[in-house]
Amino acid sequence: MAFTSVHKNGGGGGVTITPRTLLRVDRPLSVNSSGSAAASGNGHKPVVTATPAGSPSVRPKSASPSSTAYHRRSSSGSAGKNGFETAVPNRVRVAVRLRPRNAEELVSDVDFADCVELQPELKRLKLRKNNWDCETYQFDEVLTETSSQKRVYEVVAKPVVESVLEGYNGTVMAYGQTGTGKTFTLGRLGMDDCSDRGIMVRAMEDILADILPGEDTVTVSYLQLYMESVQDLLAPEKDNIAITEDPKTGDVSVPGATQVQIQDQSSFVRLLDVGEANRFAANTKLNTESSRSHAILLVQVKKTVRVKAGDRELIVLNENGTGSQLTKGIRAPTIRRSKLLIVDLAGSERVDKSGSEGHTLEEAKSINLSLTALGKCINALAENSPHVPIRDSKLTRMLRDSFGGTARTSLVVTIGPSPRHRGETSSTIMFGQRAMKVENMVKLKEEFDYKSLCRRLETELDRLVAENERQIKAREDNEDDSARSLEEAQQCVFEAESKLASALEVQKVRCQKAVADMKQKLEAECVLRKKLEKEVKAISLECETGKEEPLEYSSKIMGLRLSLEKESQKREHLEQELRAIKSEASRKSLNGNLQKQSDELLILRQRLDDELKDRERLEEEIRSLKEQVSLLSDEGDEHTRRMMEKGGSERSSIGSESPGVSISKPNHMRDTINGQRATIAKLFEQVGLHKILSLLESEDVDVRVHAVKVVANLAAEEANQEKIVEAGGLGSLLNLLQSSEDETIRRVAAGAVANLAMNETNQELIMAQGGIGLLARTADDAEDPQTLRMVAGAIANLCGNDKLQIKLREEGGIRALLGMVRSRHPDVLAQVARGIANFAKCESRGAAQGYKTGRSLLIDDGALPWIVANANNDASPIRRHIELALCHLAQHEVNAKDLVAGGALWELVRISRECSREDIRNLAQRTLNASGTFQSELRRLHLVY
Ligand SMILES: Nc1ncnc2c1ncn2[C@@H]1O[C@H](COP(=O)(O)OP(=O)(O)OP(=O)(O)O)[C@@H](O)[C@H]1O
Repeated sequence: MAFTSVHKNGGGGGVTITPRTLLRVDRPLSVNSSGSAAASGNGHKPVVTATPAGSPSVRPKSASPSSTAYHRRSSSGSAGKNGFETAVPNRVRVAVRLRPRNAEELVSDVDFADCVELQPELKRLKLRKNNWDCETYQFDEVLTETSSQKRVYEVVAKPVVESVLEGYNGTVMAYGQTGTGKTFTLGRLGMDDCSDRGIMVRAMEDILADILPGEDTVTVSYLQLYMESVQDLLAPEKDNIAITEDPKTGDVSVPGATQVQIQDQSSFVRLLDVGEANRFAANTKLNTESSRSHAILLVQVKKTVRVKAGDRELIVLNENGTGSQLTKGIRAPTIRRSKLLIVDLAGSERVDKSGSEGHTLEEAKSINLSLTALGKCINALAENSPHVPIRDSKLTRMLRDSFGGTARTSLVVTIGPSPRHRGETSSTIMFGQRAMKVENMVKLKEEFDYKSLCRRLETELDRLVAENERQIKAREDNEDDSARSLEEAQQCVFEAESKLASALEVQKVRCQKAVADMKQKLEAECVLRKKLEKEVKAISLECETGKEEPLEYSSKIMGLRLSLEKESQKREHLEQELRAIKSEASRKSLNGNLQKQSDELLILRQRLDDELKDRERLEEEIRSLKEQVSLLSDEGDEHTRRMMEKGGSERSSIGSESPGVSISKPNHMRDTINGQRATIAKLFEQVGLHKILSLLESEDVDVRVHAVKVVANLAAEEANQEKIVEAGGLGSLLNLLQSSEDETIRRVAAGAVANLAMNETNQELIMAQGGIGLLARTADDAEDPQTLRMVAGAIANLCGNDKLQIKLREEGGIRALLGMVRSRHPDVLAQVARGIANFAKCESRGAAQGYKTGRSLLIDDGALPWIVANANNDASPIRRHIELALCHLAQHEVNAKDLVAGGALWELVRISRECSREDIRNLAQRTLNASGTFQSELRRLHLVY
């Protein structure tokens, strides 16, 4: 009978599988023959260490373990829970499971007892050799024919599954004669009856229940080893897949196998169904669906270790053992990559019993060879043989980690009850017995999750960068806010300061106004007081002239004077207080003194009211006095006015050639003036010159006007002139010329200076004090003919001084004099003509005495044309002065040519013939006769003189 290999479940399922290749790196320990673990891996891979404070870290493996006393050791089993890394011995656990009699056995072996007797409580198995002899074997678990699938799972596989979930590799393997229930134990899907579910399905249930979806992963590969070829049960087209071993770690992997990530139990069951369908099976005498391949379910679990509060904190160490600044404080992620192998071995069989032949025979031989190889390895491991023939078959290579490796391994050996197969059963039992002697060095498959750490660090870095950017932005926003707030605050301060400044300014203006008002009132009071004083003085003067009743007024005036002095004292006191207020206001801040100043102002106002009342009283008295002396006062004023308008000098005359204002007065006026002068002379004596002169500097312009008039009248008297000059009157008059804005004052002052200038000594003083310059400036500025008349009169007087000729001319006296002819007023022109005549007379005198040699300065300054033009002026005062001047100029031969050229010769001839004054007419005749130039010219003109 030929055996044909068929797919065990009759073809592929309908599950679509997406192949996914996952890269896996871990660090297994190789197991030497003595069962001690040796560290594997290169010297650069990090290992997990722990700090004394309980913070595990990863250090380079090249560093000496002794370099730190805290080298973390991998935990395994109970040792793993103690936190030690060192692999610890863990014997292969072996359970024996007895399959119940099948239908055939029930029939054929009905008269025979089972070849085995199980003592599950004692975990013993008795193998009957015959009816009287048996051998007893101890197992880790003895599972009777009635043991449920659940029970089998819990005692065989569950501890291994739990170990896998803790990070250890695990292997659950079934070994036994064909048809004894290996596939039943491992691969039963239990689709119809859940209680039938085998170890594969139950293991996955527990794994899926334990992992954290989305974080942990479970992937499955399903392979079969058939005829020394690794095939992918999930992708049957993948054949002869290579088995690779990490040369450093010895870890076995099948990178070409399909890996499917399991999300749920049902998909896994469908996956198993697909794989099972792809498994080679054959119908043998012993098993209608005998597996002809070793099926290997590879479940890879990747779990992230969830660090609980208080657990050690991992820090990544650099090559030099120092922690990275970036990673300090970050809990290093640890992942555990473990794998679970569930191996459903093909059944061992005796070819003769199984009836295998042909290809099936070849399959059987291959199966037996691989199982034999496995047995040899287990024997070697069990006997601590120095050589373990792992490479004798692919099965042993695949199971390298399961026996003598780092995995926790649980083996279930399945046996049948039939005495006909005692030999195979015994062989199976012995296989299990030897396997129980194999010690693995289980090792925690925990590793540092670089990728995860990198991701976490990147995430942390991103978070820190984002946080940094957020903080920078927040800081910038804060700075903007701060700047805005500062700006707003500054604006508020500025507005507040502006308001305060405005308020202070308002208060200040009010205060200043109040002070100004007060000052104005005080000044007004002062003016009134001075007027009163002046009137009192006038009254006093009038009274003392004897024109009215002196005694009656004297007493009143005395009273008034006393009152005035009293008022003066009050005013002085008020002014002092006002100054004090101003000083106080400027010294202290205005704000703090407003109230005080207001109070002081109230007091001042009160005093001012008192002053006003006193003033009203005084005014009432003065009005009364005025009524009584009005006639006298009016007359006195009129006299003064007339006197000033007439120049104040009556005694000057052209004929006398004396310097003075040449205005003649009628006799009756002369008498009146003389009377006034007498009166003024008395006032002069009684009041005192100094007091009168002091009034020239009075702040009251009216007082100054009256005072300068009085001084001018006094100066008209030769007897007073010296006293006036000695008392500083000349200086005061010149000051008025210089500084006074009032035309009247300047006019009268010029008249006074003119009167003083009648005296030769005074003339020199006037020149010495810059008087000619002041007079010239006054002449330039003035338009009033009377002012010009006074100024011209003063200069004319100065022109009569022989010693002052040069200086007067140099300081612009002649030009000023000639400039005033613009007025065309006869009074002015008369004074100009008088000045020219005086000047010419002095020059003539100088020429006669020999100290004047040059041409006339009058001619030099351009006076000749005007002289010639006005020599025959209709106004006799002008005409006479000019005629006289021409005569004096003509007396000096050096002027003759200019006179001739200027047309003066004809005027001289006319004067010599027509002048009404005989003395002038004679002078002209003498001059014409004496001058050769004139004579020559007359001859040239055929004029006989
Ligand atoms: N414990 C058991 N209870 C009931 N039936 C069982 C038990 N064990 C095995 N059987 C049955 O025995 C038969 C053979 O079992 P199974 O195929 O699992 O044997 P096997 O060891 O896998 O054989 P092979 O090595 O040839 O594949 C099956 O029909 C199975 O249902």
